[in-house]
Amino acid sequence: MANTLLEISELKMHFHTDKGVVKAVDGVDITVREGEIVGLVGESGCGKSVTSLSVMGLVPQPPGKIAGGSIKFNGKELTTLSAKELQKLRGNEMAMIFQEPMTSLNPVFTIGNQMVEAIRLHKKEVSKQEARALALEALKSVGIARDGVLDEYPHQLSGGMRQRVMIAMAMVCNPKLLIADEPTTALDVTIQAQILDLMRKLNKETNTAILMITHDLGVVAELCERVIVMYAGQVVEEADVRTLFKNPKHPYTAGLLKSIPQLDQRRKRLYSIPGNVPNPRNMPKGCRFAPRCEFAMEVCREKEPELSPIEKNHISRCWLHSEQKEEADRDIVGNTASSS
Ligand SMILES: Nc1ncnc2c1ncn2[C@@H]1O[C@H](COP(=O)(O)OP(=O)(O)OP(=O)(O)O)[C@@H](O)[C@H]1O
Repeated sequence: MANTLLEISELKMHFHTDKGVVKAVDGVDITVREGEIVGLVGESGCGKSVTSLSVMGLVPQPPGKIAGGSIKFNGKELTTLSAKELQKLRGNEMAMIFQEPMTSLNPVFTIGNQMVEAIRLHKKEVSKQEARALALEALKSVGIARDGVLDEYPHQLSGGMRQRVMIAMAMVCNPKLLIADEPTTALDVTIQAQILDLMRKLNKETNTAILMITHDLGVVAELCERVIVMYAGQVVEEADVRTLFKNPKHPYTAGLLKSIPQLDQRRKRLYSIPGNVPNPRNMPKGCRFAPRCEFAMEVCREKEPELSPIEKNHISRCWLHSEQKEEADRDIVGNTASSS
């Protein structure tokens, strides 16, 4: 098995706002091994982006604050690194691409200008001319071989091409880890498939590990080997992709899978998980999913379940499958008896 590249343990990233503390990431464990493609899924607001931005050191602090835990990358603890040290890591050893490339590309500079600058920021010894050659080579590797593209401005490219440029910029320093935050969400399906193909190809050729953040389980099935499901700032299930699709154990994961449209169910109404993600300033007592869960029991409303093993390489945070349930039930009965 490949070596561990990224190890997030018990990470808590909280935001201190006028209206209270937002526990955006609340005790998250994520491991990514060298060369692995891992999917991070969950509904909007569950903390996927804040988790990945924490790894990159891009959460503004304040209002953000690491309230606990650690992020180890390639053996280095990131939570205690200075802004300068983190900047050195970003681009060199880890890179990130986002949903909308236009937010990362500067509209008033040409693609060539921006790529040359990015390359020279990380490879100080490289001349402008060499950087231009490296940029062209990187663009070719992502399928852009058009003459003169270096002299074009971002608005002259299509959305798919802009995302390819961002991938080329991210890959040019040969990072060990690429974090991709919804990179295909804004693209139409055929372009989406091409970008996923491209990411798979780059992963194979360069052994760059990919943490793919998405709300789209189709993307996970297409690209990832392992998948981590987040809900309300926590990991609720993790397994290899095949197992998770075949045998989801957490009712939230099962709900997400049920929400995928099926061709043979065209006339039926599309399933959606009832209710909404809880307010992160005011999490429910017990299991955070309990208010939306059709299987919720008394223990679920009283005590928070821990992540526990289901089978090899499969864990879930649910009382339905926890070996500690009987003990928790006894505690609740004991507490009720002693308070009455
Ligand atoms: N700067 C901030 N100040 C306060 N709260 C924040 C800040 N940034 C994020 N949050 C909150 O943290 C929670 C998690 O947000 P995050 O963006 O990580 O979710 P997500 O799962 O990536 O959702 P999406 O798919 O919509 O991006 C949300 O409730 C969000 O409102």
